Amino acid sequence: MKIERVTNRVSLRRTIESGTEEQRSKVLEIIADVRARGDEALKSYTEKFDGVRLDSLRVTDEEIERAYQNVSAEVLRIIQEAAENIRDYHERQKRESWIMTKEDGTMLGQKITPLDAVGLYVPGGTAAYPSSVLMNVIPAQVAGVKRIVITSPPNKDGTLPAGVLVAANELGVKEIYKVGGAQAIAALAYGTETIRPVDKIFGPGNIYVALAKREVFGQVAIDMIAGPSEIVVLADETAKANEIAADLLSQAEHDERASAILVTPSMKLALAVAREVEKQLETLPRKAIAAASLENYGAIYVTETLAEAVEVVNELAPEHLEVMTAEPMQLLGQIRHAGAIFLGRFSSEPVGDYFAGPNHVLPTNGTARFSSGLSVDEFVKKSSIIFYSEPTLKQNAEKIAAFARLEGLEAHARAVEERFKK
Ligand SMILES: NC(=O)c1ccc[n+]([C@@H]2O[C@H](COP(=O)([O-])OP(=O)(O)OC[C@H]3O[C@@H](n4cnc5c(N)ncnc54)[C@H](O)[C@@H]3O)[C@@H](O)[C@H]2O)c1
Ligand SMILES: N[C@H](CO)Cc1c[nH]c[nH+]1
Ligand SMILES: [Zn+2]
Repeated sequence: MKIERVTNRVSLRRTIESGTEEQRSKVLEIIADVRARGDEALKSYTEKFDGVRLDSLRVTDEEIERAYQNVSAEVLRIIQEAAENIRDYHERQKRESWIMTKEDGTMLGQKITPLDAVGLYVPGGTAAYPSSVLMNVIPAQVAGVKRIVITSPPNKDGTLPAGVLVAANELGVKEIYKVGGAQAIAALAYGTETIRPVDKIFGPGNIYVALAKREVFGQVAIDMIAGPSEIVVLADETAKANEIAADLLSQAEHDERASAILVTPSMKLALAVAREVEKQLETLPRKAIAAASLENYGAIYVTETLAEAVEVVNELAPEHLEVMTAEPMQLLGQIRHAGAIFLGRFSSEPVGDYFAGPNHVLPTNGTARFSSGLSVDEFVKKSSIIFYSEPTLKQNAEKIAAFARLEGLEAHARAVEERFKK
């Protein structure tokens, strides 16, 4: 890994992929075709891109039963325990509707209503994560969403990954379709004969999925356009090089575009981590991906002081931050921008990816400066509640009418005055 001395601020911000002209027009064409031909278009794109002709798009009970045969009892228990932790954590985020009454009888409040229907896109390939099924479905259920739909591209034999089906079934999600890419997003947004439309689409995917999500935004809501994984480790000389190296590699193995960075005031630690990374990389099954990620987006930044290292971290605003210093808790107050903060050497990043409870769908590309990880809030909407009594409206009618006339909106003013005409 490259070691750089930094005295000034560093920026990890990357531009969000906008795709080529050809990819954009292809996505528009696919969306239009799905709107025109419905299921038939879904089946023909699945044949073209995923290499399988399906008679039926919906996953059957038999397919789910078969999936259980490919997941050991031990792994099943682990999925169940992780799900419990995730549910516990998200239950605390749940907001209740509220109403307050003023002395004059005015009632004001907020009514929290879950979305009626949401769609979760689960990407195909090696990036089909059962953990992401838990991280998206559980907050939706805690929010009270009634209809949760999953779509994912099928393998060449027409199946979906066993782990994904088992995770979904454990949570009681039964509406699962074998459709991927832009066609899946179009189906979720506009509906087909088989797939009824949803109100909001969640989940990551490749450039076709990302472009399609951007295109259907407005017809439905979307969560975010998630970028590749990122980890920043903030460490002092007390940290262990082998543990830091292992944690950096845990995110580098996700994607060639993933980013893993160490920020430290200790040159000794920097050199030791660089050596450890090379050593541990050798035996990783996904060595090629991790090596490319480290080559293009990995770095070790050495600062003069720990305080300066904290400033660099805030500038990077990473998706995941690990604090491996003598007193990690004491730095918490100074960390302003990070999607998730892992404190101390026993809070390795994968603890959060799979098990602890907080959501692993987090802001990337420096967007932790202004946004947060996925939460129950993303699955509800809030309606304001207003009740005025006759005396209260009478007392304020003139003020409201005057404000309306300031904006040149006479009908607004008269609407209020109409009630008190003699
Ligand atoms: N940020 C996260 O948390 C996270 C998690 C998991 C995966 N991911 C990302 O998801 C992506 C997974 O990509 P993937 O491709 O393996 O699966 P995918 O499910 O995103 O895309 C597969 C679909 O892409 C469509 N497609 C492929 N080639 C096409 C073409 N030439 N024209 C039109 N459509 C085409 C097909 O319909 C296919 O079904 C990766 O980019 C990965 O980084 C991100
Ligand atoms: N680290 C990923 C989000 O950046 C989430 C994940 C899923 N499985 C393993 N990791
Ligand atoms: Zn991960």
